[in-house]
Amino acid sequence: MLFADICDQLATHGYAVLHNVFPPSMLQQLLDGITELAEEDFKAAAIGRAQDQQVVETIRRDKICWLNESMDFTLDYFTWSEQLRLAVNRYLYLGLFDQEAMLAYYAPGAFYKRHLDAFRGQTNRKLTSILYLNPDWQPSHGGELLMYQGDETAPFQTVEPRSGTMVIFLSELFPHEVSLSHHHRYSLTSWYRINDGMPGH
Ligand SMILES: O=C(O)CCC(=O)C(=O)O
Ligand SMILES: [Fe+2]
Repeated sequence: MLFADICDQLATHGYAVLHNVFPPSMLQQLLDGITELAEEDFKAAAIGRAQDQQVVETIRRDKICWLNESMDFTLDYFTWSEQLRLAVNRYLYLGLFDQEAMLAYYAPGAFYKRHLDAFRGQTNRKLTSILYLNPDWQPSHGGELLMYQGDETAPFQTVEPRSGTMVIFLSELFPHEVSLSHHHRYSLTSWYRINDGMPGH
């Protein structure tokens, strides 16, 4: 799919669910990289911002590892996501100036309760993308991403975390959750940020 098509979907719906936009070689590179990471590269994910951060196991149980371009296996991913950032800026004028990228590992029994990635006016996260990296995913593994509109209790989208599926959405618009995962589950999330000029973000 072309970046212009992705931008069209974002402009119309505020989100896009993409299948198989990445070459298998790129997914393999990421999977190989993940297997190289050691357990101590991951830390328990926290909620809240800056000094208010805390680990709350009733809300989220994933473990995370921040990614950067000095990790060789991320190169193609960062090349692709940089193209996405530039396309979104060109077509949607979002003014995204960089991204932060994080690998999340959900062990069997892990989940992440309903939340927003960004609260209007309180953060510089504008766009979220999540790429799934689970080649042997089966429906019985659970761990779906459930996406909601506003306060609605029923999800309008249920996304299976299969390798190569990517979800992109405007961070302030869609509450979402990760349902209980019964299997090892990996996702690579990028948050694309605007420069709001406020320190400490
Ligand atoms: O892994 C996923 O499907 C989503 C994770 C998530 O919502 C987050 O880390 O903010
Ligand atoms: Fe999230």
